[in-house]
Amino acid sequence: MADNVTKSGLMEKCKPCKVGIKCVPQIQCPAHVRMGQHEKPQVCDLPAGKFGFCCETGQNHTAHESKERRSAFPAILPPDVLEEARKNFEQLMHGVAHLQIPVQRGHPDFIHGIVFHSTPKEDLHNFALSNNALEQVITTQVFGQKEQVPLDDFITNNVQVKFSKTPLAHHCQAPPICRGRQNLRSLDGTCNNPLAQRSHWGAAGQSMERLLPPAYEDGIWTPRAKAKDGSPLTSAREISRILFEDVHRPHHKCNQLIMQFGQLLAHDVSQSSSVRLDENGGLVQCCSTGGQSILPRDKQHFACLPIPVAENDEFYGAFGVRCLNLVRLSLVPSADCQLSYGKQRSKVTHFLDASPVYGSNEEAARDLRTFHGGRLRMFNDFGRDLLPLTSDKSACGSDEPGKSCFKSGDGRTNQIISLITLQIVFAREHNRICDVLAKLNPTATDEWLYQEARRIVIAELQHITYNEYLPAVIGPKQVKRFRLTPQHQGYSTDYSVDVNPAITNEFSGAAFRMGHSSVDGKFRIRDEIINIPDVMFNPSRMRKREFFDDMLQTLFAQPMQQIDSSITQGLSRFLFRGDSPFGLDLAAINIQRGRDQGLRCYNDYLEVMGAPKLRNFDQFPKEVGEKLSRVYHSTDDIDLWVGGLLEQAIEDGIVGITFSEIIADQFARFKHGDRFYYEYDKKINPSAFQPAQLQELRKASIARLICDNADHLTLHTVPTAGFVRADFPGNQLVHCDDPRLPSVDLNAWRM
Ligand code: HEM
Ligand SMILES: [Ca+2]
Repeated sequence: MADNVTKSGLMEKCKPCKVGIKCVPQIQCPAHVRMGQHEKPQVCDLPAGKFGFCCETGQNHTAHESKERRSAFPAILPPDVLEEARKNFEQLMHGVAHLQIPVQRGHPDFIHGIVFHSTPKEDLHNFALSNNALEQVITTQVFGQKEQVPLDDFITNNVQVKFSKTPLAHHCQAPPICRGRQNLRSLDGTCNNPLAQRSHWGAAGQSMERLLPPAYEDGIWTPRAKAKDGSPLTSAREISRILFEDVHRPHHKCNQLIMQFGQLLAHDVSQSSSVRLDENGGLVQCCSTGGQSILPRDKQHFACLPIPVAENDEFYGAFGVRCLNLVRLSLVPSADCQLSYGKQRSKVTHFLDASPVYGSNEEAARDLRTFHGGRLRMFNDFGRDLLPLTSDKSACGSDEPGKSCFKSGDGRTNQIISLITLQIVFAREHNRICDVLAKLNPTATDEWLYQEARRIVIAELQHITYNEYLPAVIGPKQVKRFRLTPQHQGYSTDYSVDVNPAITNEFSGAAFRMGHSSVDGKFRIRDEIINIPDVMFNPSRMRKREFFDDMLQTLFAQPMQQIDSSITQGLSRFLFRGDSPFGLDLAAINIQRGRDQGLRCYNDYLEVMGAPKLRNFDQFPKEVGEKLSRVYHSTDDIDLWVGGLLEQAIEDGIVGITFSEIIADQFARFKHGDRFYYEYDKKINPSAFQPAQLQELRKASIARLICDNADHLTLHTVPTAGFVRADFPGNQLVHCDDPRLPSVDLNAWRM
């Protein structure tokens, strides 16, 4: 394989950086710094056989070496560290055995819990994995205390002590072996990078990356709890209720389809999972029954990070709720077998590869196939193809008889009915392509048809994302600056074996959660007004004949809510309420999750981008600044998700500059670090499209995709710019067979 790489020119020889420029690990040199001049990043050598980037930042986030200290660390873990860590770990495990507080089915916490749902077999595996990771993290903590390791040394990966030759080494997972598996995009994302030691990059179950080192109290996993001045951080609920009101501010240009497409993308590239109580997937509960109080520390599970609610909370106060449950994310054992801070796990393939359609592992994918004509299984509802129904009782969080929920490649599909709608569109597209390909190639096998249709669907999804979605979200200038614009013709050569495609904590924990502010609390469908909590995990309306078409038209026509300091109460008070009078607060969850994931404060990310830090609340508009000063002591305490949302949208985009940079960096990883990206040629991508096929794929659009897969009962026309409100000046409503809506001509696939 190494030979192949050299021949294809994928590997660049490492050159030393120019004088005065540092060679730093990728984590300390985010893409927006690397790519300032539109150049490919220059790779350089770091000690211990690692590689880094020449980083021209001048910012203080670049690595500082602490050589003397490092050489003083013992090379092998001392037995007393191992012993103490083992004891601490066993104590934690023993402690949790007594913490069984049943979480009622149908309760919002139960539904939140099953958003991270997995099969019993997966639960068993995940539980063991998460415990292994925990034991490594505890060992790192004990080592840090005993050796008095400075906080910065762990977070900047400066402690190069390994678990080798200790029992904990068994937990380190070697990268998968890929012989004979490199020619096709795998279902679990393994074997994408051609280098053997990087074959796990971006695969399902691998850890998230970071733009900046984590902000943990102990540099390892203890969440940030104190403000810069040492006072306790304000409760995430308090910040949510004071800063994020529900104000109707429709976007002048973008529609709800862009919101819904965004959620599907989010599910394609990221799914964290929370720590479980036991190997059967039992849920951890950190509040007393009914959320009346936070459990005392000694009765709490170690992964508890509950959100306190003030007595005078104008909403939860009325129900006597003083505690919102939140369980910390599970971790992955160290990939390089080195002592390190906790690294969060993502269950799905990090790549943008339509994993919500196909699943993120072989078994899930098989379960979705018919094995005839390449097709995916569907449920035929009086002539209309819907997603197959699931027999899994907990898929919708309740045992209500007659409540049937849908199955897809992603466990979160039933979360909201508009998401199911889009998942049906993609599953139908797969089958539509299979049928056309089978007609063109009558002797083709089921396997060939499945793989070919999958490859085309992924290409269409990627093209729509980079061509239509991203320019609308981060503005065309950012798209260009990060080399994300699809070409008009020919192949792209932007692949680099050195770009890690993994999701970053900053993206999944904050920046891409900007979408939560774009959600409208109501769907207006004909004369009906539907409150969104009523269609969460409750897809029964999908069985109404015209609903699918009507929902699509609503998504086209209804404006997106502006991305700002407003969140619909459907998410901030009634999320997953089911039959309860109140639900969860997603804004508070996002803020608390950021602290769980070790995100640094907003100011640190301003600095990475080369912008000055904010020193004063007066630098915000008056009303916002006043509210901020009520919940934060200093501008250095502002949580990333909060600060990012309060920024003004950039020119021709819908998010502020900080989120646009983090999102651009992430999509740069998905493109430059994915060998199977649709625009690459045979030298990079062994299953590259032929030139004529690639040219056809460039015609894909969200409007065409929906036209090709609607029921055409009530939907006959679509706006040509599919993410733009149908009533926006210049957008044209055209009939589905209008030539202004080009189709991908599959004749290019006649073999
Ligand atoms: C339709 C309404 C939506 C609902 C009900 C919803 C709900 C949720 C929930 C419950 C979580 C898990 C929170 C946690 O425990 O940390 C979550 C995570 C997330 N959401 Fe949403 N969401 C919605 C729309 C969106 C949209 C439109 C986007 C993006 C454009 C988005 C992006 C994300 C991301 C990136 C995550 C983190 C995923 C992970 O890594 O686990 N969501 N959402
Ligand atoms: Ca994926």
